[in-house]
Amino acid sequence: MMLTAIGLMSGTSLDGVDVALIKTDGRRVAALGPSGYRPYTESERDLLRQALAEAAGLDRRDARPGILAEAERAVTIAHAEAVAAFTAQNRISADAVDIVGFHGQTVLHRPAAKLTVQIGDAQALAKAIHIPVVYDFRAADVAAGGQGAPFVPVYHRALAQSLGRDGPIVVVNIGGVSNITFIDGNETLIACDTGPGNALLDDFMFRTIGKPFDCEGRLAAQGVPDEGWLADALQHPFFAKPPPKSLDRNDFAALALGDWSPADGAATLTAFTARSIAKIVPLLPNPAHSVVVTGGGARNLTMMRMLREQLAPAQVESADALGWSADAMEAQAFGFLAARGLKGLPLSYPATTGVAFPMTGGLIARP
Ligand SMILES: Nc1ncnc2c1ncn2[C@@H]1O[C@H](COP(=O)(O)OP(=O)(O)OP(=O)(O)O)[C@@H](O)[C@H]1O
Ligand SMILES: CC(=O)N[C@H]1[C@@H]2OC[C@@H](O2)[C@@H](O)[C@@H]1O[C@H](C)C(=O)O
Repeated sequence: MMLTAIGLMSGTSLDGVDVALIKTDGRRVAALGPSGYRPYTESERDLLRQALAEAAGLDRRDARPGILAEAERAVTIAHAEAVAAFTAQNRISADAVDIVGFHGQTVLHRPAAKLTVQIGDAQALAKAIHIPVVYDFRAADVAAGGQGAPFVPVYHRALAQSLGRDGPIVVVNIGGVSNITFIDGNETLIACDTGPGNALLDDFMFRTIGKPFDCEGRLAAQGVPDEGWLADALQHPFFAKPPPKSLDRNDFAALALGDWSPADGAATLTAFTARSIAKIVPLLPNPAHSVVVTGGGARNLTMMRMLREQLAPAQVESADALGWSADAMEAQAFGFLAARGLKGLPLSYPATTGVAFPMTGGLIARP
């Protein structure tokens, strides 16, 4: 049975809540509906940054010490507002939506310690929006010894199957952290995080010129990458590890940066993301025929240029060019995953998160 699902994603970039409608039975995408976005206010973003710092000391996924309780309330309210605005704008009644997929906000990801923490109160959200909510997508995978991320690969596969293109296809998602899905036409999915996405660059932009991100990569386009720094940084042992593997948003935050001008710093950190994505290529079974770039990084034209240089001769296109939505893809994915969760279909696989066998997951909160 086809379900009408709303997916909600608040990613590691801490920029806001993405919302998207999808009709799916959890295997096939029957239709993609409208999408929306509810940005975090400056003070919410600030609260989330503090929550991330506070979460570094967590040893249980349900503990909410200090500022985390307040941050969780803010995340829940922002998501409830996002759904209310989205349904009102698109004239969708709560009764017409079967399920909501609520990722929450990751504040800590330490799979080696069997810990991944997403804040957001699903029960309170379900009551506020009057729709059942599937949540805690990553918990079962991590408890079973998996990486708990990435989770969008099953959705990438469903989209790629409808393209009817020659494989292999690699989907690159450049959010706060970057991840890839390798799809070669058969059922085997390979996926992993590849390294930094926009988070290091965003943090650098914020610290140096007070801007949240490098719009269209314009600042990076004016700078020169620091080759010496890049050569060192790319020696980080994470890049040589074969998939599956995953990262916390702040795993690279402790890297000592150079004494760069804003433009050179932006160019260097953009190149760091593009080159670390290219480092995964020799670790995949075959070279990709086409590479589809999604996530906010697809809007960074300097990032796209660098990726094309790094990944040639593969054809590198943005998701939007294929009629997919770079902005809405993760929210759609969590709508799709909610439908899979409800139907007891696997969310993750040995070659996506390293679990021993395909894993189902997600809990349900009813209004
Ligand atoms: N017009 C733009 N030009 C350049 N960069 C952009 C633009 N729009 C968004 N971005 C970048 O994309 C980021 C947001 O990306 P996205 O929404 O994919 O992140 P996310 O949902 O937090 O992702 P994830 O959960 O995958 O880490 C912004 O923080 C910014 O760095
Ligand atoms: C733990 C966590 O929230 N990880 C995010 C993060 O942002 C990108 C990358 O790191 C990916 O592993 C994941 O998000 C996407 C949506 C995923 O699970 O596929």
